[in-house]
Amino acid sequence: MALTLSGKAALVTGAAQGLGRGFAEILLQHGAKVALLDVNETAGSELKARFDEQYGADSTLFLPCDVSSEEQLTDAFAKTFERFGRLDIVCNNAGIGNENDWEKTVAINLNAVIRGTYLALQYMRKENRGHGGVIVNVASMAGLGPMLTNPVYTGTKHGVVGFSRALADASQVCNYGVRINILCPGFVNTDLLQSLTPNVHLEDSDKLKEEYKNLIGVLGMMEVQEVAAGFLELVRDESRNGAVLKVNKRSGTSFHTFS
Ligand SMILES: NC(=O)C1=CN([C@@H]2O[C@H](COP(=O)(O)OP(=O)(O)OC[C@H]3O[C@@H](n4cnc5c(N)ncnc54)[C@H](O)[C@@H]3O)[C@@H](O)[C@H]2O)C=CC1
Ligand SMILES: CCCCCC(=O)/C=C/C=C\C=C\C=C\[C@@H](O)[C@@H](O)CCCC(=O)O
Repeated sequence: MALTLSGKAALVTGAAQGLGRGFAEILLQHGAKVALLDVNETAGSELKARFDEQYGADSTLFLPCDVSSEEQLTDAFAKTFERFGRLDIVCNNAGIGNENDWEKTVAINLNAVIRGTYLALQYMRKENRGHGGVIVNVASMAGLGPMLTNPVYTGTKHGVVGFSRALADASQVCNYGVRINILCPGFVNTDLLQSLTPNVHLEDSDKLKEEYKNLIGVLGMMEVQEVAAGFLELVRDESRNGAVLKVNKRSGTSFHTFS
């Protein structure tokens, strides 16, 4: 059974560029309205103007938002619900890879995903007069195995996988009518990969840099659109709850199974 996106309301964090922009665009292409949340006000406003031309001004709402701020994220969800009158799809996507300011990385990559998931449940749960819905939390292949160059990032993504799978089971048992799925991409050609800085907590040996290059060589590099297709599958396939979808250049798209 495939979810019809026409008339549905979505919220995407980190939507101003990269994967979040790709997820927002594919939702718009399938008829959904999308709230674009991002800390980068310039990029977010520019993208909103571009989407206005392509999809009409009523199709998107740009909300400047630092997802690590409880007040800002809570307010952005409320403004989204007020504008669209419903909330059916949420993508907790915003993420960074700073191993030096690792507490900021945990705040954005894990804490904000937890808060964004609970906020989504609040608006979607059927016993809260919600319509049900689907939440896609963006982890990484580094959420399924270690990425030795980025141990904190790896930890946050493992946290996203574990938290989301547990909540998917709880939602099923409690009949919330909300599906929670996890997207685990490999390397994607976005600004995130350009932002990497040496890890001051590790003797950043040439060996680590070599390992990183080897991993990219093994897994390959994707473009945003290849991952956005996998995202849409997790949104639309109403049989999927607690699903972990891996997408990488080398082995394509597959659902991860846990022993
Ligand atoms: N690029 C890659 O190779 C992969 C990326 N991912 C994950 O995909 C997600 C998106 O990453 P990319 O698109 O590659 O990164 P990106 O850096 O291109 O885009 C991230 C977006 O999030 C926004 N953002 C950052 N911190 C924020 C905050 N505190 N509040 C609100 N917005 C914030 C940025 O302004 C930017 O627009 C992240 O969770 C990342 O960990 C997962 C696997 C691979
Ligand atoms: C900030 C740096 C990260 C940039 C974005 C990102 O998340 C890239 C991730 C790319 C690849 C990670 C691969 C991890 C591989 C191993 O840990 C492997 O054991 C995972 C195996 C998963 C499986 O069982 O298929």
